[in-house]
Amino acid sequence: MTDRIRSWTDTPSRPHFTPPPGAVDAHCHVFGPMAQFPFSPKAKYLPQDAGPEMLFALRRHLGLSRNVIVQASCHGTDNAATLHAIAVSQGTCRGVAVVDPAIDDAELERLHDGGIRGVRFNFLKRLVDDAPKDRFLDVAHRIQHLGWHVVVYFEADLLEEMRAFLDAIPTPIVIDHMGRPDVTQGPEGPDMRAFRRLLDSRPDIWTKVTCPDRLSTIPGWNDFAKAVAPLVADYPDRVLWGTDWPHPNMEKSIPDDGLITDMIPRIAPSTALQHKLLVANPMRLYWPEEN
Ligand SMILES: O=C(O)c1cc(C(=O)O)oc(=O)c1
Repeated sequence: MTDRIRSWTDTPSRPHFTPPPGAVDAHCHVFGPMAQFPFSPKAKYLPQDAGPEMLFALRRHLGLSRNVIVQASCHGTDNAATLHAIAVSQGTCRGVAVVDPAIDDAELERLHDGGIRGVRFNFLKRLVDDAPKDRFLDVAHRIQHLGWHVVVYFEADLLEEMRAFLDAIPTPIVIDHMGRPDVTQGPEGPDMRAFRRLLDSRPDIWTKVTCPDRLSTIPGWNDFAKAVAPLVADYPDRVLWGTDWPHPNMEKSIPDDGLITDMIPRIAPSTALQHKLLVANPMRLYWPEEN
């Protein structure tokens, strides 16, 4: 690997939208700092440092209160950077880990004590070398007693193939970025219809209505807003929102976090929906003891 890449801006615009008190950014990452937390030898990208202080500065700028830090693929199965960010957050962060399926129960307990509340299974070939479904299922059974959930990242063309695996997961499931539908097809397009069938198949599948910058094909992201708003309206208790900062792999088209935050009222137009999306739902999943 050559130069370390930068996929975020230091000067995001200030959003017009004011998030409600206690709003959670339920999908973001930290990168390094590398000197303290080296990247995985298997990492598919080598980013510049984007540690917790930068994340907290962005959070203040956007008017958000808490973060759920999702272990980024560049850190492999060593969750030290994520745990560090949670540890210095004074209770304002929780996390989702990526684990080696051979992990033992004592290590899972240690992750729980460090603020981890879920494991992520990543099926994107450009991000990971392998995704062993049988071993992932074993992990899913072993985290059940901790009250954790499973976060799954896959692309729309894999959805049908994923169904048997998802059906067998015994914990709640959160789908990253809606399984990356083609939003240009619109809210009634085949990708969104297939995704709704998945959500309808069991009541404990949640999704992150995230990443207009990744999924939209047009400036202004109208296709994303149009395709996603009906999903938020129809599944208001099972949706989560996040910035996706520091936007892994988006170095060629760095998104503005202010504009990402301004997508919220476009997909969740009422204050009631905004409160569910930003406060009630993520709190139920990540800080259940406060409910
Ligand atoms: O689409 C991506 O490139 C991407 C990568 C990662 C990661 O590297 O963990 O996480 C995401 O949520 C999205």
